[in-house]
Amino acid sequence: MNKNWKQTFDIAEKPQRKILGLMSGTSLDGLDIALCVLEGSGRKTRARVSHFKTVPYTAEWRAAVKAIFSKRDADLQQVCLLNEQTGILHAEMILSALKEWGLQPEDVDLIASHGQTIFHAPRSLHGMPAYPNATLQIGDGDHIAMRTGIITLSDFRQKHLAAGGEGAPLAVYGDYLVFSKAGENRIMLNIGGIANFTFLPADEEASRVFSTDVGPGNTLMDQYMQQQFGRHYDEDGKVAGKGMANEQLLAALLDHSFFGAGLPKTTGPELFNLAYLEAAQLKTGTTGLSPEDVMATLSHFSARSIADAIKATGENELKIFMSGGGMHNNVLTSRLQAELPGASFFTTADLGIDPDAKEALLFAILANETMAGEPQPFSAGSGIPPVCMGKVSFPF
Ligand SMILES: Nc1ncnc2c1ncn2[C@@H]1O[C@H](COP(=O)(O)OP(=O)(O)OP(=O)(O)O)[C@@H](O)[C@H]1O
Ligand SMILES: CC(=O)N[C@H]1[C@@H]2OC[C@@H](O2)[C@@H](O)[C@@H]1O[C@H](C)C(=O)O
Repeated sequence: MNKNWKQTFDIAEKPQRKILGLMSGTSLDGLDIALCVLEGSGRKTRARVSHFKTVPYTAEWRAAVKAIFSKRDADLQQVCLLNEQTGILHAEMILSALKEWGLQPEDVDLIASHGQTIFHAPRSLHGMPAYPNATLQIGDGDHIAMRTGIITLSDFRQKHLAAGGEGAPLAVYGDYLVFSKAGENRIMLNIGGIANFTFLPADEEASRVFSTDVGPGNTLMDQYMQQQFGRHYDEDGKVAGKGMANEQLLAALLDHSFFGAGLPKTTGPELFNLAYLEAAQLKTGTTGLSPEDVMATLSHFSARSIADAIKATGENELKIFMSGGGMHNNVLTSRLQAELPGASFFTTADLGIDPDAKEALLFAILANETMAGEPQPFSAGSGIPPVCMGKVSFPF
């Protein structure tokens, strides 16, 4: 047997695996690296994050990715170059994180790499019935495996598409295995560039579980902050906090077929971008609003769209566990709490998982399932195909 397969087989049989989960999200802020310790698989999975850091991207890399990110007329050569360069960059970031933690590549069993989404095109967004749901992540896993010497699983979303899904959200697979609790209706709410949540019913019935994107988390606020203030994001919601939400603009922002469509659904900055905001401002004659008022309106927009989707679960007694960068924005979270007076709010830290590490942990869980688990029995119409995901890259 080839040595790579033997090693893979041995890792699959281990009672405990150390998996380095990597997530680079739509905010393009940095690479989240979480060293996760996983025991068991399926509903018997026990997961903890032993080391975590976000390695910030350089302004140059961010600018290069932004030039192609969610753009229909992107330069194909740049896409091709960045696919390789991002893989190399992620490998280097991993090696320096391991060094900082006093660890060697041999201390890690596997890498689980999400890569960088550069375009997300479910049918609901591209609108062409002859084409399938599609999504594209760059940062090739072979570079990561060869440079680190660690077996790498990557490109998780393609299997989900192949099985009829939209390629996202994948959070449901990890949330159900690790955070479901009998007797509690839980919402696992991640407020990243795009906001999404998983509903975990109190009866833990897999057929009732679902996961969905709900609209912009931070992406519109971030894009507007970058355009108006040259800052990556509105730290602690300070700018939005100084403004007043405009009801006409808010109503126009909420007036899109995406919000009326049934759950589950996915989206991205391909829809929620500055052109979307400008169209709503033109429609309502609000182009003269102060940047602070626009930010306050965008903050309400994110809160309202998240709250409306959560209300659509029809459950009253909900425990909401937040994660993602948006949970640090007090203006946004206060608004959300005002929109959902019946719910109680927590973060995944209350469940022992650093909220900033949660998505990186998800990919470690997905890799763990591919190595040692079996597909879960989600219901046929839930948009959650019963699949194991990820492609394998060997170090030699
Ligand atoms: N202190 C803070 N105050 C306000 N906003 C913050 C703060 N810290 C982080 N954020 C927001 O969180 C964003 C990053 O969130 P996160 O890393 O969860 O997104 P992501 O993983 O890139 O997105 P996605 O989950 O959609 O792929 C920042 O761009 C910013 O908008
Ligand atoms: C295509 C893509 O990268 N989607 C991301 C994005 O960021 C948040 C939201 O949109 C979610 O659908 C997904 O990521 C998480 C990790 C998921 O698949 O669950």
